[in-house]
Amino acid sequence: MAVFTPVSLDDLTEWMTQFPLGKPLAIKGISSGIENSNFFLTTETGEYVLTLFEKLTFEQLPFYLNLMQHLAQHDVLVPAPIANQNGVILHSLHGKPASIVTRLQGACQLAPRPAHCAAVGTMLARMHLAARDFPMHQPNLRGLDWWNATTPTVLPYLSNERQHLLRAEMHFQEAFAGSATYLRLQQGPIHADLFRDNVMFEGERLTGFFDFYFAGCDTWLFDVAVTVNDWCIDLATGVLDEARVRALLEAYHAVRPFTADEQVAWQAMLRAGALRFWLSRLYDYYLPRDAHMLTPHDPAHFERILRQRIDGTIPILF
Ligand SMILES: Nc1ncnc2c1ncn2[C@@H]1O[C@H](COP(=O)(O)OP(=O)(O)O)[C@@H](O)[C@H]1O
Ligand SMILES: N[C@@H](CCOP(=O)(O)O)C(=O)O
Repeated sequence: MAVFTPVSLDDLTEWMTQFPLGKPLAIKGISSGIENSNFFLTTETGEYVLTLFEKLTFEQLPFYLNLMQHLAQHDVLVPAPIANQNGVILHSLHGKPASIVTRLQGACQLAPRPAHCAAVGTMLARMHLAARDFPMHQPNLRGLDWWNATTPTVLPYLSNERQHLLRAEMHFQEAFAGSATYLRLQQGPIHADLFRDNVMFEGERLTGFFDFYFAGCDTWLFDVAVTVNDWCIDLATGVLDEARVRALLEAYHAVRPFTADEQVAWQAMLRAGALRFWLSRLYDYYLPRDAHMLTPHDPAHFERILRQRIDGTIPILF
């Protein structure tokens, strides 16, 4: 996996003249992607990433690319889409939607320490604040409506005990989403999938967030919960690691203070963040759509996390 649509330097010679990037010098396919065809691209002016989108359409992409551009222009560390001479950031190559973005330096940190979590908390809060005046709107397409649509499709594959857990949690989350506390939570564009494999570091210095293709408008606290559920846990058990949780939350709070409503909603939101990925992993496991699902992520990991967030100790938000 996975360059689905090959691109050569020859393909780029004419196409690249629309960009202020100089001549293309080298192109190298990135093997680790699973959705799109990604390439490291070296030109006379620097290092970039070229993406040919294999599933997302010309209609769907402007929200994500414009959000990245908006964030980059507000000094949030994300790949900046490169505009051509007409100011356009979404292009076409080999009949597929395509973009060039700046290359983030470094590598993902899959075994984060508190310092990494603090850097993520700071940048996440800066991202939420910077996106407040982003003018486009798209709901979180993996939010409550999607959970409601997906639950009946996966239920037949589950044991009675898991069916009970899923039904009960959906019931709980429906009530939570209708509560006065929930409706007062601050909302805006969120990343919604800020896992360890979507952030780059050089040492302890965060160099950027990427993979914005689950982004949408939802509560800021949901973004924090999704992030904590991946960055601040013991991977074997799903139990929250106090030092990393504190580092991430305190760093976030120092930039964008949490509210009393968010404190009340915190445990329910950690449950929501776990449910969202339990459901998507169940769906991908039992109803695989394509080749990459031959090695689907393990749904049991998020089932464990969900049970932990229901029954385990939850560190206070601030
Ligand atoms: N802007 C970027 N800067 C540096 N590396 C990137 C950038 N975008 C993607 N990558 C690299 O490409 C890999 C695949 O990207 P990803 O967005 O996960 O692909 P896909 O959407 O196909 O799953 C990432 O793991 C990362 O190593
Ligand atoms: N983070 C999700 C999977 C989302 O896929 P991505 O590779 O695009 O980040 C999970 O772990 O279930």
